[in-house]
Amino acid sequence: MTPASAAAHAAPATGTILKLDDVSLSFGGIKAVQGVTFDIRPSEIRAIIGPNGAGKSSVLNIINGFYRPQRGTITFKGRARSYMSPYEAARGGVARTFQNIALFKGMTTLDNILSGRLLKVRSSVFEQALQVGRAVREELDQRQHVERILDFLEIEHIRKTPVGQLPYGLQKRVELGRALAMEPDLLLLDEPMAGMNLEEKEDMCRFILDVREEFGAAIALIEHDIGVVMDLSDRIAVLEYGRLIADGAPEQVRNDPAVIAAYLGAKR
Ligand SMILES: Nc1ncnc2c1ncn2[C@@H]1O[C@H](COP(=O)(O)OP(=O)(O)OP(=O)(O)O)[C@@H](O)[C@H]1O
Repeated sequence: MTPASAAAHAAPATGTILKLDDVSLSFGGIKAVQGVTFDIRPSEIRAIIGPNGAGKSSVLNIINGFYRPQRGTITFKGRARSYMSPYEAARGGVARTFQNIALFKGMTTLDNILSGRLLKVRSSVFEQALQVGRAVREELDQRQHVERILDFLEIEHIRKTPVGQLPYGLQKRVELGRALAMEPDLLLLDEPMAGMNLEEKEDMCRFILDVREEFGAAIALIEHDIGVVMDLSDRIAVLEYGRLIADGAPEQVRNDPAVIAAYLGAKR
């Protein structure tokens, strides 16, 4: 992130970049999220865990504006609202990857990552078509950002490869690259390691830690691999049937009787 854009995205000095207060979301009779209150601090790695159907993806979908909760408050960078639209979230610096990879499979790695920069384009279509002034500077700027991401994620060698031809682990990495192209302050990762082998998981762990170091983004991630979650996270929120049943540092959550019961229950 450039110093200028970092300043534009700067989180308030309140100690939280995002807070959900008593947020609830239902689909007909299904209570997906029930009175959840939790926060995310700047540059923190925050895991959200829980058994299948616990409401984890719904919480991410509320944060990036895909779902509109029926109750509660979302405070992002100091501004409280009952709903954050996808546009507001993206403009404000929330980026997201998905459980099932959502890339343009026929497009190259480079073009997929460039697509993450669309919101950053200021020049008009005419300026771009004529390749004048602002459009030329912008194009250079976009390319520089993308080059930095390709280098950071060690995927320069596949820049020209259509992503549909890449192995799964690399597709996940390209998806992370596209999210990083948005210069996020808050990065939402929905099962970033699902379906990966051990080596790919280790790589992804390293990249997640490096994203925080190099880009300064807060990261909220959903992950089923508890070992990975314990190693990576600063704090862990645990959901069960849409409710927050525990929240705290890994060692605190690991020994929480409600969490142990939820997981044993899930395995029964
Ligand atoms: N768009 C939707 N329409 C109807 N029900 C939904 C919708 N999205 C989620 N749900 C329901 O809300 C509940 C919570 O789902 P959610 O996907 O948030 O859980 P999850 O913890 O992410 O689960 P998983 O680990 O299996 O991905 C589930 O009962 C799910 O079926």
